Amino acid sequence: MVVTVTPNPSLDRTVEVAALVRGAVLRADASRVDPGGKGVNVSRVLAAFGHPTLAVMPGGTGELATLLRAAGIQPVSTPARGTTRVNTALVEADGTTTKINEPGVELHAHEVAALVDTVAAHAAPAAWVVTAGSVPRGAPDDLHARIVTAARRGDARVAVDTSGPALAAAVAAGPDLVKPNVAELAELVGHPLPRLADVLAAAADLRGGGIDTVLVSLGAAGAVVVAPEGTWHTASVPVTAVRSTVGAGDSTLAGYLLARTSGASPADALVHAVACGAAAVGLPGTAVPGPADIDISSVKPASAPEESLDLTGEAA
Ligand SMILES: Nc1ncnc2c1ncn2[C@@H]1O[C@H](COP(=O)(O)OP(=O)(O)OP(=O)(O)O)[C@@H](O)[C@H]1O
Ligand SMILES: O=P(O)(O)OC[C@@]1(O)O[C@H](CO)[C@@H](O)[C@@H]1O
Repeated sequence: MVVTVTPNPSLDRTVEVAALVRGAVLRADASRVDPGGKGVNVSRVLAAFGHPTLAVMPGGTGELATLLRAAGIQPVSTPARGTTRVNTALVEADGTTTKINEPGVELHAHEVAALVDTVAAHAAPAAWVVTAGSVPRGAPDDLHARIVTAARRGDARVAVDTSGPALAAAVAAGPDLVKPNVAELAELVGHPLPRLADVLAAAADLRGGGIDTVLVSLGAAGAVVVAPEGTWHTASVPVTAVRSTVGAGDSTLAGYLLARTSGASPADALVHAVACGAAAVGLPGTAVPGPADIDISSVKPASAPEESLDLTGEAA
């Protein structure tokens, strides 16, 4: 079982327009609403694969709870006042996405404590606890770090996917796995990471600081995993029509954990992770992939990283 924690859940509204024009009245070609928030999305992928999961979040009642139950996920709601935020993605015909994330409900100290205590109460039977996404207003920067510590009271391993000061604090709490993208990792280490060699050096530093596994998603360039067993890179599958990259990183993390909890090696889990991430970008809005959406055979086997790989999109 995997417990996910989403301190700042959302309803994700996706609106498709031919092209975005500032200041104009636009007619949408299509729109949809998905349950959202990074931990929630991890639970959604797990549920789609039939893997047991609990999704812990402040609030998470009303429409969000209805959508989660429809996806086979039992939300575990902790006290919060106010309605779930709506995050809006404006997707143009060429796949360009403009995202506007609302701040979400403000948490008071006792609501923060209730969230952390609820994680502690549910962590014991879990193989993994995943804590992910932004820190809501009112909560401290070390919220994910507190959740890491709370989850550790059981036997669960803990994965973190967040950014900025919250990621720095969480890293100091020593989770078992972190899943930054390149920009998040660069912010954490305080300098740009233009080549794969730079990403590997930063990941190795994190491992040296006590984190077992560093899984870095590289957008269209795939992902790398730096684990005790070794270091591997897998390129992503070329996606002819990118429909929405929203939730691709969450699908990557879920794909990795699904494979690892089934006994796969880190190298094989990386291939499954990339297959899930690539499938997510071909799906609309914050739709997440299930087994029917992924094609493992289209992903190249994991291999030793080519350190000179340019991650800036510019010619070497
Ligand atoms: N343009 C693309 N083409 C093919 N695959 C892609 C593309 N963008 C992303 N992916 C796939 O999705 C995975 C995750 O992408 P990315 O590194 O952008 O995650 P992220 O920044 O954490 O995303 P998010 O925060 O939106 O969930 C990649 O490892 C890759 O497999
Ligand atoms: O505002 P945060 O918490 O950083 O990110 C929230 C969010 O953008 O992340 C998910 C995609 O990863 C979406 O479902 C959701 O809207």
